[in-house]
Amino acid sequence: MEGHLIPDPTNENATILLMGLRRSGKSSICKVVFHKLQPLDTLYLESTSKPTTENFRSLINLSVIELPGQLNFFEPTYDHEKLFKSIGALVYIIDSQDEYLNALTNLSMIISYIYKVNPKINVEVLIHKIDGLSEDFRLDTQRDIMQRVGDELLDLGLEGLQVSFYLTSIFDHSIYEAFSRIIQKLIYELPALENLLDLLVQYNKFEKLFLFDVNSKIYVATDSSPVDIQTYEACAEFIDVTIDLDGLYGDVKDSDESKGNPTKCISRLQNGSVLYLHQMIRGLALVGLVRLDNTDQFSMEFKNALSLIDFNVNVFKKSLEDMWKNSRL
Ligand SMILES: Nc1nc2c(ncn2[C@@H]2O[C@H](COP(=O)(O)OP(=O)(O)OP(=O)(O)O)[C@@H](O)[C@H]2O)c(=O)[nH]1
Repeated sequence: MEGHLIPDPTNENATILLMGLRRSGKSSICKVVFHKLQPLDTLYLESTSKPTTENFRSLINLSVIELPGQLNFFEPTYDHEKLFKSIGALVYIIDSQDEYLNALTNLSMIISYIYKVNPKINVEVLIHKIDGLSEDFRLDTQRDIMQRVGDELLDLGLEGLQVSFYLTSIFDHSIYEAFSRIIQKLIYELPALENLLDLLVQYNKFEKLFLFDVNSKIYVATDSSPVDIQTYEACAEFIDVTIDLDGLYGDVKDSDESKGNPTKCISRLQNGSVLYLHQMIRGLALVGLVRLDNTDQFSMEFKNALSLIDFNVNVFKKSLEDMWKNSRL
């Protein structure tokens, strides 16, 4: 079970450790996000009894390690120190529909230990299963958990440690949004990517742009404007439509992109905006919403605007290829 401390430009692997009490939802999250399991089918998942590691290839290579809730990882036979030293992010899952005080005690015990061996780690807390809570109760629960964790860190003298909180459920897009933000923190090149995306937005009338991992629908980068969940949903669903239309899935998976033409797809929405998709490197696709007002899609004006976008997106793709080639030598 080896990984690397992240971000580190010389390493290609990022390791995420999923922890939480039994039945908090660790396996379900993994299966839904990375294996496309339907959320309702997680009802039949068996309890995990051994640590599991899964590897995914995306913009960065990602290892996701799940430690079962029942495991006492502080017992002497388990080499937890080596494990904790090697990870980039600890994702701790709290079942918000259950009594969570035990989970918070468990979390602070883990944090106090992990901080000693890996002080640079990102601690990410998922306040999970929020689909069962009312809107008001979600915010109250979040406030309460943040307050208690903050107090605990203060008591431990760890107030400098970065802990982020996310409200999540496998029944909506919140889990993808959370994982997108968690994984982005592990990408060393993120600021450069965001700058390039901002330039594309600026020069091509894009309203929003995402660099998506096609398999998981996690976005590994986006431009600096705020993410609106409806735009995210429209773009994520457009990937599925494109896959259905022309077998993008196979192409993207196999491609080391130099072979053949990349997949491209556009779709005009009723409000005049256009959804735009262009296949990138390493199983990624650039997907965005672009406003091309008052132009008939068969007009010369529309075609010219699209050609310009294609040209600029190809420049972006080339920059991405160069960036990855150079940084992974
Ligand atoms: N309502 C709701 N239920 C969820 C959600 N995520 C997971 N569950 C349910 O929670 C239960 C436990 O999920 P698991 O993924 O098996 O939990 P685990 O943390 O892997 O459990 P162990 O393997 O025992 O450590 C399952 O019945 C899931 O269907 C969610 O977002 N909302």
